[in-house]
Amino acid sequence: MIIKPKVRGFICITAHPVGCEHNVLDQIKVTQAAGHDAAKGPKRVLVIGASTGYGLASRITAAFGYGAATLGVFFEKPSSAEKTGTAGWYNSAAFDQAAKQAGLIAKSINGDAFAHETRARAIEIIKNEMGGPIDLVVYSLASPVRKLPDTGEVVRSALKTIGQPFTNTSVDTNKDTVIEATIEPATEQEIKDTVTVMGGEDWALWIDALSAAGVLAEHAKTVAYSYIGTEITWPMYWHGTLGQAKQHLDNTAKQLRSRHPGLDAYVGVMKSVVTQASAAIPVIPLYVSIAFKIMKEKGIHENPIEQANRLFHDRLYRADGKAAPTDDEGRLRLDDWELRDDVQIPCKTLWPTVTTENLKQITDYAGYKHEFLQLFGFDRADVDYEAEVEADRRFDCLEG
Ligand SMILES: NC(=O)c1ccc[n+]([C@@H]2O[C@H](COP(=O)([O-])OP(=O)(O)OC[C@H]3O[C@@H](n4cnc5c(N)ncnc54)[C@H](O)[C@@H]3O)[C@@H](O)[C@H]2O)c1
Repeated sequence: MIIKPKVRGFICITAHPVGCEHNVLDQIKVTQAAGHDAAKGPKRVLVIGASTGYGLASRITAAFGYGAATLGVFFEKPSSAEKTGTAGWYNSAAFDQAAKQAGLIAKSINGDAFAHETRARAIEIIKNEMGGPIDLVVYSLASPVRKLPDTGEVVRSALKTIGQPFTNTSVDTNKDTVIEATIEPATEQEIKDTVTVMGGEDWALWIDALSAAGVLAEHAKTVAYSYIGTEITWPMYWHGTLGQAKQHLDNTAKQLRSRHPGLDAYVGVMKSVVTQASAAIPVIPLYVSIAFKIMKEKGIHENPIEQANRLFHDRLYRADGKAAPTDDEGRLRLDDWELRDDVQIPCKTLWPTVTTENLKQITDYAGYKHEFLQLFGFDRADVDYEAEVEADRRFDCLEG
């Protein structure tokens, strides 16, 4: 099959297996070049949301930086001979192949991480196939919907402000034009539902279940990813519905620390990057295009793989053996470079001057578009997109 991108709104409904494989191999190379000390790192790692974005980068860092056995949980559409799979499916297939070639244990579950059954399956795999208890749990889910595990009720999140509508410059990524976007305030129910989907409840269910089953190592660590951002995006993110969910995550980390003595439970505040999840958030694509431009000029640009490598190397598994430095709330701050004044002040200055005409000159919108397509395995110079390719990729993956 010849596979071309088909972009619909903020998603691409096709993915290229060879491009995705190259993306994974690139991330492995970055990790291997980072010079991690395998003896200091995790041995057995569970990554929830392991197939794309920050979760995939964390899995690659654990496996190829530290030689860890990994169990990845994700929710992806498998490929068939007639239809492409999702990018996360192809990424996971490529990861599985590379890990096995490197002699690493790699187990995967394709299923709903919010379901008790998926947790039970993961626990079985840890008991029987991981060679011991888990010493790191990375929680990296991004989902617009959660089926509650006890009742089966389906709850949806809302990407909205709280209190006031918020109008700001944004970019229409389909038309490549700068627009005014207004984001409406959420109802009380929408706020509550967003916290239910993207807050810490499910993270806690995972940790409690792993602990109760005796498959969590005594001095294990866990990190759940968060975003705070800056004044530019606060009205719609940190002060909006998603911010409420992320504050719930902060409280959950505190509860987990007190409920599980010996467990290092962290929220990891990461920088803004191009992922399938962030592409869906209004205003973020324009903010990212501006911030990337400035961070690239300063030589401090990072993608998820560089962020994950820095998280492991400089925070969670420090060479000096010291505890990870945190902010006052106990969070790990990997957004430190993005929040520097010499990044944020130029961002604020540039923001009001962006128009459709100068979008590509004064921001890194071209870089944003490239990275978006690359998420799905497209727009890579080293892949022949005119060539026939086998769309179906199979690997050792338990279907949940
Ligand atoms: N993208 C950013 O700019 C950014 C910045 C800071 C923090 N974060 C946070 O990082 C985390 C991961 O986001 P991302 O941007 O890497 O997203 P992503 O869309 O790339 O990845 C989401 C992952 O969750 C999995 N998933 C979704 N629903 C699932 C379900 N029901 N069961 C099992 N797996 C499921 C997907 O398969 C995928 O592996 C989120 O908490 C997000 O808020 C993202």
